Amino acid sequence: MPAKLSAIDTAKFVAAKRACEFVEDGMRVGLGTGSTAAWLVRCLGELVEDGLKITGVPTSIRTAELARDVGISVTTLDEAKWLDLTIDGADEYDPELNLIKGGGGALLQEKIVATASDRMIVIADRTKQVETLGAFPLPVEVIPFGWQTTKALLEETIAALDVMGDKVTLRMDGNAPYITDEGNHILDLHLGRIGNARQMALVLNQIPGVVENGLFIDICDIVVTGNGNGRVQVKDINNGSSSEDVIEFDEDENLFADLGD
Ligand SMILES: O=C[C@H](O)[C@H](O)[C@H](O)COP(=O)(O)O
Repeated sequence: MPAKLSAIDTAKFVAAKRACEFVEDGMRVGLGTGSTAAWLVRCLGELVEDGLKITGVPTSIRTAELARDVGISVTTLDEAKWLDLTIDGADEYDPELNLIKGGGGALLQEKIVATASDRMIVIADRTKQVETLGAFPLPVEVIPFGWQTTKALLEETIAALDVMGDKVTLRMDGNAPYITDEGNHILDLHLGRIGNARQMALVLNQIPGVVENGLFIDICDIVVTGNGNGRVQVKDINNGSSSEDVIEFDEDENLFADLGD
């Protein structure tokens, strides 16, 4: 008998379940990465089992494996070419729905996939909502060659920008540097507060060795925020609308609880 969901998992689950309402038969859907996106993939898997026909474009090896496990037909972005919708988690979102992503190391594929979609929907629990981005360390994907030089250049660059902190750390996986699905490293920028996220996103990508940064500016259209009590808020930045629902779910849906991420 699976354990009852924690409040945080309930929040992620109801956000994912609400976001599934945007998915229609025949859509090509970008599938995000991370613990919240994993709920989405499981929920979509249930709908596929009930007859929904979609093609998923995963943003990581992990998501591709989970999507296949739950019966979603997956393809590559190059095959799909353009997507109707991408649904993904985030590490932070601000009132303009600008994001920090990449806490799980998948920012590069996530940004490419989201940018190749008509709409991007972020699913999140309330802890991801911030007034100003930057408390969550900003991930920057860099190529392994000369990464220490890239780190020094990043330190120099951020010192000249409107931020609170300036520490840059190499993300580790045990005793070795973390390796992304694209074979790169991640440098995490501990900025505290990013005064001008738009400027930062542009400037970081000018540094040789930087492949991409985790700031998603003007990419996200809708945020679905879940709460531990089953309530969800849907905010659409394009039409300024905001609505609230309660997601009813059967305790039996806790069948997902032991899947983890
Ligand atoms: O690289 C990972 C992604 O950007 C995730 O979507 C992000 O880190 C949020 O992950 P989670 O839903 O596990 O908090």
